[in-house]
Amino acid sequence: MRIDVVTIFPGYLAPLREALLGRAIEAGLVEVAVHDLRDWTHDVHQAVDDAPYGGGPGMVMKPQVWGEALDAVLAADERPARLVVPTPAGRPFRQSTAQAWAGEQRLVFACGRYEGIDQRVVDEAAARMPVDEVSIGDYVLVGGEVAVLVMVEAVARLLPGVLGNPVSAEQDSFSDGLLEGPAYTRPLTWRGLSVPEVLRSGHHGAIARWRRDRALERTADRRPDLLAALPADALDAADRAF
Ligand SMILES: OB(O)c1ccc2cc[nH]c2c1
Repeated sequence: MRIDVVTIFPGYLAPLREALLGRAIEAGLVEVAVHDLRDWTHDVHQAVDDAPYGGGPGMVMKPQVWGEALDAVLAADERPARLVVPTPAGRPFRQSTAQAWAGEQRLVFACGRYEGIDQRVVDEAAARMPVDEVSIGDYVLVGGEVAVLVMVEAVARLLPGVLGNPVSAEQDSFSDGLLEGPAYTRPLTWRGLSVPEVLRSGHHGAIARWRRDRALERTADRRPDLLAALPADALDAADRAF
C-alpha cells in the first residue's frame, strides 16, 4: 500500500516514521509520502486560504491549490487511490473502516485546516475516484493531521507483516463487535491485587469463557450501543446466559 498525505504542516506527520510503522516503512511493507500543500502555490505569500463566500468566521482552503496538489500527487503513481478527507462533519471512522481501507492499493489523505477545504475539491475528486469524508470522533481538532495519524496507524497495523503477531489484530477490541476485556501479566500479586485465578488454571475453555464474559460485561457497561448493534447470531447461549 502507498499512503500519501498532503498538508501545510508536514512536520506533524513525522510520528509516522517512528516505532512499528516506521519499521514497516523501512521493511517496504507500506510506502508513505508527505507533501507540503504550499508547493502548489504560485504567489509570494504562498496563500492556501481565502475568506468564505456568504461570510462567517475563519477562512476556507482554496480549491485551485488543492486541485493542483491532488493532480500532481495522484499522477505520481498509477495505483488506483481512495481520497480521504478528515473533517468533523464526516462519517464515523471505525475499525470496520480501517479493515476496508486495508484492502486498498493506495490512500491519499487531504489535511484541511482553518474552516476546511472548498467543497468543490471533494466533489470534483469524487467524479474520478472513491472519496471518504470521515471523522475520528465527536470533537473538533484544529486540522486534519492528527486524525490522519490515527487513521494511518489503524489501517497500517492491519497490513500483512506489520504486526509481529497477526492474531493480535484478530482479537482487537471491535474485531468481534465487543470491547476487549482486562489483561494481566507478572507479577502474580501487585500492591495487594492478584491476577484472576482462572487465568492461571491452564484450563483453556474456562479461560476463553472468562475472557468472553469480561468482554461482554465491559461492552454492556461502557458501550451498550455496540451490544445492541450485534447481529442476532453473534451471541451464543452461553453469552446470553451471562
Ligand atoms: O476534528 B477533525 O477531525 C478535523 C479535521 C479536519 C479539520 C480542518 C479544520 N479543522 C479540522 C478538524
